[in-house]
Amino acid sequence: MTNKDETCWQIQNVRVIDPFRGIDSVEDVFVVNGHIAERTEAAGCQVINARGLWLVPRLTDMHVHFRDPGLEYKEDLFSGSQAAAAGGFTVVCTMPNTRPVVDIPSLIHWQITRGKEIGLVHILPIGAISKGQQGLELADLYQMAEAGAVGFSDDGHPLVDSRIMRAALSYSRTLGRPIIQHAEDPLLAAGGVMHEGSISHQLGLAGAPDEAESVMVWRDVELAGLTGGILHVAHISSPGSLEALDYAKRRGLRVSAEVAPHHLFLTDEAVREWNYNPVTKVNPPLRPDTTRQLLIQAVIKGLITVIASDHAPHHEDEKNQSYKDAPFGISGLETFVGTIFRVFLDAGLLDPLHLFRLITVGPQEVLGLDYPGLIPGASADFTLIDPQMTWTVDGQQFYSRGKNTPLQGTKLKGRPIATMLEGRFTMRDQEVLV
Ligand SMILES: NC(=O)N[C@@H](CC(=O)O)C(=O)O
Ligand SMILES: [Zn+2]
Ligand SMILES: [Zn+2]
Repeated sequence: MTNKDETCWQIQNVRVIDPFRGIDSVEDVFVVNGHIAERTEAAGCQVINARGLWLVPRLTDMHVHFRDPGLEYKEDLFSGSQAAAAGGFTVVCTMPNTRPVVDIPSLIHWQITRGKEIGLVHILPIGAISKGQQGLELADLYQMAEAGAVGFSDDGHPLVDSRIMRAALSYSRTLGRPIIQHAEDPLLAAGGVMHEGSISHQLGLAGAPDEAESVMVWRDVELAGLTGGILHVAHISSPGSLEALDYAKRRGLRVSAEVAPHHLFLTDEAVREWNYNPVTKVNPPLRPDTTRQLLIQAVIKGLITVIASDHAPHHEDEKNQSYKDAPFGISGLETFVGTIFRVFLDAGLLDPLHLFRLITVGPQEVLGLDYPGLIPGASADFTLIDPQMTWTVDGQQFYSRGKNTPLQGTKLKGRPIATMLEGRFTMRDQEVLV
């Protein structure tokens, strides 16, 4: 290697936490020409002393909304990629509820190509299950898979029609890619803007019950049994859904679920505390503390194997409407790591290796990806994290166009301080490098 060449790095004395290989130890990591290298290959590298820092490969967020094409005023592939790099992620999966909906191979292809052109994060698109996400007719899943779709979802909406859901799950089995369901019975949830319970009653806001989610999860589990298909439950948030998931696992079905950081960290109390500010309005809604505890336990037990942000940026003018009229969603990429550290590490509920499984190996298994971990030849995709850094959330500082965060002003400990993608830093010292 040449000396000053930026294509060679030695990251010294870093705590390598590699869930892909189950390793947690202090080592030096070498990067040559975009790949992890053996020590011996690396002469004359740029050296980074990373004592006290953690290095984790391939942080993956399998549920983000980048709003591109069509709703770029909320977020586009560029600003979303910046938010991902700032948040420490090297892989994101984009949801297809754009305008137009991503339901044809050319749009999958376009998102991948544009993502590579930006070069800040691997963008793996999710295609729609139904044409236009209308729930009436199956989209061409096969062609979208050929174009690179890693899964299928009508997220933003539930797929209500049981016959179409059955067909989609049958396809998923053959294609080897999951059907990701936003589980919500639209009639039961109709009009609900927060969790139905004592707080919604006190505040006089229309609530949606837990069961609006769980009745559909139970149905989908039955359909996964019928078809042998691959079902992944998006943003799981209710006790009944956890029961259904547990039942599915005991039956040996190919069913998995993800939980969002906000459902692990916040409760419906936040709706009261924020005094009707729609910054807490999200779908599914923030739940009571008893449910939050159940979700945390489900993660610890290994029932839930993925944490995903459901990063849902919205424009300030939209979020500034009344609680009833504002759109659902939280901008979550840039607070993700700090939030799950608060929930699991500060409380001593999980060790780091286990926690990082949920944003590396967990999503990789659901999506059928094959990153091998930090072995020589693997793409140098990793994140350096300062586990001691304390910081205060300020949405106005986000790279995301969506400044909508109910964590505004919250103190977090632990922060990604550098992100490397294919051997190039995409973020260093909180600054995204384009
Ligand atoms: N989660 C949300 O509250 N909003 C998402 C839609 C979704 O994930 O269902 C969005 O697209 O804004
Ligand atoms: Zn959803
Ligand atoms: Zn979503």
